[in-house]
Amino acid sequence: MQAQRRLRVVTTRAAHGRLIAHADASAPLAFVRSGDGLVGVGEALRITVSGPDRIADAAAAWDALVAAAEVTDEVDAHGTGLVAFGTFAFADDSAAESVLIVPRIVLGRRGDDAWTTRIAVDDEPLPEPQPKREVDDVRVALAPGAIDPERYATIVGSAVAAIRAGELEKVVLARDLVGALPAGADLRSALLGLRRRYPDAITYAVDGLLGASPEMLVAARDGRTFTRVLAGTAARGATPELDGEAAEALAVHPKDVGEHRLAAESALEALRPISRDLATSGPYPLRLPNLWHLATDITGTLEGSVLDALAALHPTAAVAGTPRDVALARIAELEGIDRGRYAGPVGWLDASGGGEWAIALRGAQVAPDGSIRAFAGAGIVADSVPADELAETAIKLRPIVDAFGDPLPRARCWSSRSLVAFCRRFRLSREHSPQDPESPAIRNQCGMGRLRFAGDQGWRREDAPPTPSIACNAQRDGAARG
Ligand SMILES: C=C(O[C@H]1C=CC=C(C(=O)O)[C@@H]1O)C(=O)O
Repeated sequence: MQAQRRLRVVTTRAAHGRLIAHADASAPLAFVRSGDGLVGVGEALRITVSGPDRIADAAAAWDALVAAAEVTDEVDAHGTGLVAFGTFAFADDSAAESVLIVPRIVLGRRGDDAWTTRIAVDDEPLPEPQPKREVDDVRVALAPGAIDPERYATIVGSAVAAIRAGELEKVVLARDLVGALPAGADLRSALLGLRRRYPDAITYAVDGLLGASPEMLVAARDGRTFTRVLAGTAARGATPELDGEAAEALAVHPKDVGEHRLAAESALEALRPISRDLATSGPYPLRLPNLWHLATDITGTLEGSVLDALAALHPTAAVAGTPRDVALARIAELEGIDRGRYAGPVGWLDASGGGEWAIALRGAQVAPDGSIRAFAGAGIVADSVPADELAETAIKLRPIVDAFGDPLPRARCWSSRSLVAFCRRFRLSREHSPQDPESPAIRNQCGMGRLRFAGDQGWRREDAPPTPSIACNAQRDGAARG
């Protein structure tokens, strides 16, 4: 048996600029929301687990590490002292490793508190923070993977048939996109792009898994927990009026309300045995930059650690289905590929049993050789329509497609030549119709809104009557800059 490693941990006050820019370029560790959160640099130690007991096994190894650690903490805030970042595979039989990673350095910020934690193993000296490196702008287009749009529509149809036959109530089916980066590419540009476009989502990165999740599986601090359950989705409306109508319709739509109820009930049922004072608020429409979700917030008092809550909650009906076991078997059969860490818990934990864990959605796994796999799914119920679910997954894939395709748009206004080059790069052409959910929209850099290719009408603003080539006109006229 390996001897227990002894960690020395020192947290001191500090001041940081943008947290994510401090992360390792090719192996970023991050859990940041609205400017607050943690970024890890380097790796002091890694706990690797797998199988059905992966969360419990990680908890046991973490407890042993905590018991042997010497911690000096002059800040004493949520996220100071000894912390580890973690990601767990979705399925019990996944080939993907689940890991807890203790960084060498942690930079943290919460409100007015900002700190640096330095971590040394055994008798090593405490590490010194390094100056941050310029972020390289990395770009890659993602293409359909093992479950292409056609196959996705087919498996959604099969799931609807199984649900109507009474085999189960709900199943969440996902599809994938793939791409390739050079090995060792700077992943921070994708992270910065996600943070900039989705500042209220949780920008996460652990062991090559990165994304911007809107769904907090559990946040635990001093025994109090917060869980946000999301299920039920609608596209944003093109005008404020249409947007309001979309949110109102979502809140009463029987399919979405039913789908949401199953997800919220599954979370409550999982939390009940380990919580006191459970209280819910919702469902309510939660606005994200690219879509509306139905949300329910659950608070409670936890008996145990944040990992106990994860073990109880994962996988909720927001990412698996109801009944859970039947849904998991259907997912394995219909998707037919390993989800890896997609839809598993991703987050961080501390020495007192607290931490914050999101569901790994709206993201991708980047392997050490640079290959990328992104997933997005949708909850399927009896009256789901395959084309609608396919369109929903296209909207959910947009954050990660944009993060890799156009991470940090620098030009404030594109020339018509660069717009044409962009269209070529993403294979946007007159073959793409606005009905095609695979056709990405172009964000106009001239502040004129989102453009979509509208067949014979050319590029048009989503919220305006047909106006061919508006981006090129705006550039020529020098109009609407900024
Ligand atoms: C499974 C995903 O989203 C879940 C979370 C919010 C809304 C969902 C829905 O409306 O289907 C899904 O349950 C995903 O983004 O891949």
